[in-house]
Amino acid sequence: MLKGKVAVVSGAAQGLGKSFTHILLENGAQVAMLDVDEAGGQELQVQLNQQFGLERTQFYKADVASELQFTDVFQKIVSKFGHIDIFCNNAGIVDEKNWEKTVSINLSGVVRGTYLALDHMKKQNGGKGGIIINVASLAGLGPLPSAPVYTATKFGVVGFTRALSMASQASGYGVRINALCPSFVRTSLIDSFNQKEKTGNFHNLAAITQSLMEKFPIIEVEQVAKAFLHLVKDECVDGAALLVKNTGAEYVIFPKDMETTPISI
Ligand SMILES: NC(=O)C1=CN([C@@H]2O[C@H](COP(=O)(O)OP(=O)(O)OC[C@H]3O[C@@H](n4cnc5c(N)ncnc54)[C@H](O)[C@@H]3O)[C@@H](O)[C@H]2O)C=CC1
Ligand SMILES: CCCCCC(=O)/C=C/C=C\C=C\C=C\[C@@H](O)[C@@H](O)CCCC(=O)O
Repeated sequence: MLKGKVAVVSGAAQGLGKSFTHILLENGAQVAMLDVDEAGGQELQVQLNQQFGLERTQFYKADVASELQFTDVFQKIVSKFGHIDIFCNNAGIVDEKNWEKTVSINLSGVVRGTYLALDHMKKQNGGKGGIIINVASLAGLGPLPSAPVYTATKFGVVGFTRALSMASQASGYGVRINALCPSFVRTSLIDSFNQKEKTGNFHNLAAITQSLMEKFPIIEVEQVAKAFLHLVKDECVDGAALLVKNTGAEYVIFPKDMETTPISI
């Protein structure tokens, strides 16, 4: 049970963020939902208040790409709930045309959110410790050719998570940091692969994405939410990447030594 725990989920108005919010509420936590979609977030808050009671959820409008908005909303959340125990950097987009926006949201937004959460949670600052979950992707472990910048941001999220987890352990922060790496999930995001305005130069590679979807069949948000909850609850897991596919969830084993082929120079 997560009774008494306070969670923050970015990109919570729909898709995976909505399902993470739901499973956290089902398990007793209070949830601050953050999203740029004000109408969707407000509507979800009304629905969740009816289902779980008032004061369990609060929606905040903020763009994770904006230092000002994210910091401001973070302070508001701490003022309302008193503390934060669980922080999920979930907001993400696919936009290969406007690739700088993709980097700002998918990578800089995750770094920003993680540092805000870490500063608040770490024991050195009087915090109680906690857990940060960064939503990466299977595309953060192996390339998605139709979306190279998206792939780069997700590799970045996995690398950032692993390095920061080691830094947190070495510094005694008491904060666990893990990455969640789903394969294709049934949300509106996967429609991007078919939209020229999202895939830009690589629209011609839609068939490759289609064949990857056959290799990694689309899964439902509820399955990813169960894996998310596992990461929240398992206090032994730190610095992990949890892959979620149609066949189940599995921790990625990163090689200690790189496999290389020597060349003569
Ligand atoms: N759907 C999929 O196949 C997979 C998704 N993911 C990742 O899961 C995360 C969630 O994606 P989905 O739920 O599928 O997408 P979605 O498009 O259904 O939901 C994303 C949510 O993030 C919000 N958002 C977008 N930009 C934002 C910003 N700048 N600030 C705050 N909120 C913002 C949107 O308004 C939306 O509510 C993303 O990081 C995505 O990369 C990872 C692997 C697979
Ligand atoms: C354009 C739509 C993006 C949808 C969001 C998303 O993040 C989806 C990612 C889904 C799958 C990516 C797969 C990439 C796989 C390959 O690089 C493969 O080599 C990985 C091998 C891993 C394995 O065999 O288990």
